[in-house]
Parts: sequence; C-alpha cells; structure tokens
Amino acid sequence: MKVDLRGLQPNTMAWMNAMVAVTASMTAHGYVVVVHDALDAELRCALFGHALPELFGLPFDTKKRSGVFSNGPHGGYDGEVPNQILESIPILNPAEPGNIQDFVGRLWPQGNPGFCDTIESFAKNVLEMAQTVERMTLEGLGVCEESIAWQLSSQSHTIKMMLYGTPPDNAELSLADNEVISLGAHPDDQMTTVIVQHEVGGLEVKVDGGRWLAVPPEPGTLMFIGGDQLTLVTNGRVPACIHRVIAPPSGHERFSVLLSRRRKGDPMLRAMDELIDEDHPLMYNPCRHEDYRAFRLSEEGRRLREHNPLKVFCGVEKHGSVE
Ligand SMILES: O=C(O)CCC(=O)C(=O)O
Ligand SMILES: [Fe+2]
Repeated sequence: MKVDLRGLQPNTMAWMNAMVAVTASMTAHGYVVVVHDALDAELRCALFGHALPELFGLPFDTKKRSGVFSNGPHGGYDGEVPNQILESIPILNPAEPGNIQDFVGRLWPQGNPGFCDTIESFAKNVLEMAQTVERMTLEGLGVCEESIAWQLSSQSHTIKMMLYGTPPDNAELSLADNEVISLGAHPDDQMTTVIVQHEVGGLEVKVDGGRWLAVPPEPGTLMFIGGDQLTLVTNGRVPACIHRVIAPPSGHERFSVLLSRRRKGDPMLRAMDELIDEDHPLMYNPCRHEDYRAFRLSEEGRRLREHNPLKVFCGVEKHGSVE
C-alpha cells in the first residue's frame, strides 16, 4: 500500500487519514510504501549519481578501512567473498556528530566534503521520515504518547550503502522463477528499515502468505518495513516483512541505501504493555537483541530465515511464557 506523507501537519484530518492507512498496511503486510520529500531530485542525484559510485569505486583495501569488521554480515565492509555479487558498507549512527566525518576520514584522508554533505542530508531527512512512520504505526495501534516518545528516542540507527553487480556465469546462485536472487528471502532483525532504491529495481516483498510482489524504484517513494524487533514490541501486531532482492539484469549495477533502526544498547526487548490484553495474549517472551542476532546467524537461524525465526527463538507458543 502507498501512502502520501508530503506536507502533513500533526493533529489534522489529513494526518489522521494517513496514520490509519500506514497502520493498516503495516499490520497487514509489515511494510508501507511512502511518498515523501525526504529525497528530492537533487539529493537523489547527489547520492546515486556521485556519492555511491565514488564510494564503491574505491580500491578494495580502502573500502576495508571504512569500518570495524565484526563477526556477522554487514558489521563492516562486506564484499570480499569471491564471486560475491553484492557489496555493502555501513555507517553507524550517522546523525550523531562526528560519525560521518570519522567514516570519511578513514576512506579519504584528504577529506570529501561533497560526500559528507550528501550523507548528512540523507541521514537527517530519512531518519525524520522513519520516526514519523514509526509514530503513526504506534499511534494507530493505540499506544500512548509516553510509550511512543520513549520508543522513538531509545533507538540507534545505521545507514547501509549497497551495490549489487551482475552475477558471474560460474557463480552458485539460487533461482526463483528463473530469476537470480542476489539476497535471499529474510525478515530484518532490527526494528524498522527504510529502503531507497535507485533506477534498477529488484526489491520484492512477500504478501498474502506466499506471493512475491515487486517494489518498483519510483523516484519520490521510500519503502518502510518492520523487522523482528517491531514484531516483538508490538506483540505480533506488525509482522516482520519478508523481502528479497533479484539480481540486476546483465550489464547493470543496482544501488540501494538503507536506514535501519534498532533498540539502543542491548536491553531486554519486550512487548509494550498496552498491546497485551485478553484478545492479544503475550506472543513473544522478552529477549536480548544480541542473543537473537546470534541465533539468526547460527546454522538453525539461517536455515529458518523466512520461516519465523523469532517465533522459534522466543515464541510463547513454543516455549510457554517465561515471565
Ligand atoms: O537492497 C535492498 O533493496 C534490500 C537489502 C536488504 O534487505 C538487507 O540488506 O537487509
Ligand atoms: Fe533486509
């Protein structure tokens, strides 16, 4: 479902209508396509026409300096697997002062003000938009203002810049309907993710229990999806959106930029009190994100991927209530 959020003022009829539509889409599918001016034509061009090609065009050893390598995928520069058809580079908490400059300093010791400005604007605008959609979703579910304010302010965020290449002929790849999959079906383990695609599409979401729906890369739209953390804190009201990426056609590259939000630090994640009642008994036991992430990266977690790993990890149906 697509919802236009341009120029909306809180406490107006138009805001209320948009909120109802956002909540309906999030509770039905775990995603909403948002029309928003977070990314105007100029910023889109600066991002996809300059910043990303410049970043991914850097030598491999330079890209490796972009962040700290961590134990799991996407913790730092991710692109050294032979035959890998996707590279990704994260910046942690880019809206916090100094983080983008530090990142840029590691890649371009002589500085790169153009890149800094572009990423700063992207992070600021898309973060605001993500917070608006999170607020609407929770308001629409009947969560009180105090809990919404806490929820919005207790999250960290990461930008992930991604490049998908054409798969080499000899690569071992998974196929779906004769299309090559660059990134297999999965729910995100974070709270929410905004995905911005460039001209070459490829993002697909699973709807109605099994059908794959292509999300076209329309300028002016951003894809907002809920992840497992949101499912847990909303007591299952918002399902985590299962999505995947189809490889770009031969001879094309695909860029995307993501902004994902997750609970800050590693406190227990638990369902919000006002979303648990007789009609909606507790669905997931509280858990720590780092423990859940470790499970997702384990052999079992990887095998489950699109088969509700959250439920297997901490579902009350499976484990009983532990509180
Ligand atoms: O590149 C995209 O469109 C989506 C990437 C994604 O789903 C992920 O990195 O988790
Ligand atoms: Fe994802």
